[in-house]
Amino acid sequence: MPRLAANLSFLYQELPFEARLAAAAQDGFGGVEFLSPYEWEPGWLAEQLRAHGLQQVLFNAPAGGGTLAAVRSAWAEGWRGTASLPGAQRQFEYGIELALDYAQALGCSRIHVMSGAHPAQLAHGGSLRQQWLRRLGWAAERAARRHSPGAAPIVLLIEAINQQDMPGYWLHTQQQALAALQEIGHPHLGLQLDLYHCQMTEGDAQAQLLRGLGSGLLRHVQIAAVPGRCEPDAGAVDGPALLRQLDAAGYGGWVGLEYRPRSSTRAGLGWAAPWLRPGGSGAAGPQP
Ligand SMILES: O=C(O)C(=O)[C@H](O)CO
Ligand SMILES: [Mg+2]
Repeated sequence: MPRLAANLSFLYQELPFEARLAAAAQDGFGGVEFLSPYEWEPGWLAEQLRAHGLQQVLFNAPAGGGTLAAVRSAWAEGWRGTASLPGAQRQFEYGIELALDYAQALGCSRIHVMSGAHPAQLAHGGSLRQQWLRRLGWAAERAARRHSPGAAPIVLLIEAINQQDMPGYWLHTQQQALAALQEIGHPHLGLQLDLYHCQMTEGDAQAQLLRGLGSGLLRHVQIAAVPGRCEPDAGAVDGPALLRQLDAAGYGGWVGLEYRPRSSTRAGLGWAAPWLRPGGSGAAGPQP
């Protein structure tokens, strides 16, 4: 049965950050994900997660930067990952090591490594692809070296993002993602399938989900409606049907709710009720 994670960069925006964790636990989520943990001390975050019985299931490697201060301002400055950006080797390496530090401190085994956005004229360069693959391979090796006995292996994930929402974003199709993962062939790399982006770019999210499951590379799923990126209870992305499909395929991993609620987060959770813990109060315990 898939487990639902609240994406706190999208859900509970009506609350301050600390209160989002409490609300997610109360609403029956066992896990949370969010874009950037780097605004907070890892020890403080770990304590918050523990206090609310929540698992950190995913966060992003820095969108840009090269120092902690630069990492913290990178998203607002327009950075969208560095993995394929020319001239960003230092920022990429710094970001991966920082993300691995946070993953270890938070007991989190999935990190989304964004590929970067390019001006249109660069978007199909073969040398960019080679650079992207090399950096992903290097990062996977760094993740492998951080393995500690008893902890789940840290896996770095790549996700195709639609270019309407993120113009020039390098990785935008499932084909690109799967081909890269197969070519590198590293156990510390995997696929993050965001059904919203997938439907926006390629259509037929259900077929792409089957393809992702069949690849053996699927490590995380995210979901939102098309159109609107709100609750997937109407429109082309049928949330309950897709969760049932994951269940039927034996997927026991996490599905991040990465959408902007139409009104309050809690009022929009009805569609997800069968997959949330009745009565809430957080996860029973840590799971990989
Ligand atoms: O936009 C998304 O879908 C993501 O998952 C990124 O991590 C953040 O933009
Ligand atoms: Mg996503």
